[in-house]
Amino acid sequence: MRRPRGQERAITGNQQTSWAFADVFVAEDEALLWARDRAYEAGIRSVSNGTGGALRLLAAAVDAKAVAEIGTGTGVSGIHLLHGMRPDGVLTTVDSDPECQQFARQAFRAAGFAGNRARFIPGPALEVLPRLADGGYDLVFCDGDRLQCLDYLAESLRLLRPGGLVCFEGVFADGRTVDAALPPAEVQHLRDLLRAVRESTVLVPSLLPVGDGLLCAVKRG
Ligand SMILES: C[S@@+](CC[C@H](N)C(=O)[O-])C[C@H]1O[C@@H](n2cnc3c(N)ncnc32)[C@H](O)[C@@H]1O
Repeated sequence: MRRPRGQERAITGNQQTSWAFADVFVAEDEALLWARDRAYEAGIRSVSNGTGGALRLLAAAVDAKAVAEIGTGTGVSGIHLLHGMRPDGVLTTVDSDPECQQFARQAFRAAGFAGNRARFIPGPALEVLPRLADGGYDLVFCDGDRLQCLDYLAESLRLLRPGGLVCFEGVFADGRTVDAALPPAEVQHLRDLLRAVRESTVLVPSLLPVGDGLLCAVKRG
């Protein structure tokens, strides 16, 4: 039988078990579990363990000193990012809901991060991001409004230094990005985002199958 190649490769039951194992490979501490509980109560979807682990790894890989996050939530992704960043690194995190950010502030403190490691900016992302410095960030993590993902991409390209990394959470949209014949607007926007990132001449992309899909791309130097 011909060996399967590339896109033809079958996904087996064993692989699903392995992926479930991978998703909990990086253990989460009490502060993360507390932030997850607050997110659950507020009806907010936080990143999975596996996505959190990938964010830590990526922040460490780019030796991140400055990270911008769109969508603080109750702080789950922020704690993972802070764990991967340099010890003197600062996370700038934006959310339109200041109450969520209060939970995130408590969670960061419970996780052992000093107050000066995070800058909380309340407000709509597309009003806040233009105020952040050009080329001032090593990593931009986008987990806000999916309808705005193409605007986040444009802002991220401006905010990132050469060699910096942009990541988008939730690009699988629970399987709808690949499956839905007549997709809702948010899925159509995610498809446009995937195409724009894949076809960009200034980005080196990869789509990581962790959590609900983590689209990552390095801005060429
Ligand atoms: C999926 S949650 C973020 C979860 C968080 N990253 C985590 O893993 O803990 C999305 C967040 O984006 C915020 N949000 C939605 N639309 C926004 C916008 N236009 N500007 C800023 N924040 C927005 C919501 O208030 C919500 O807290």
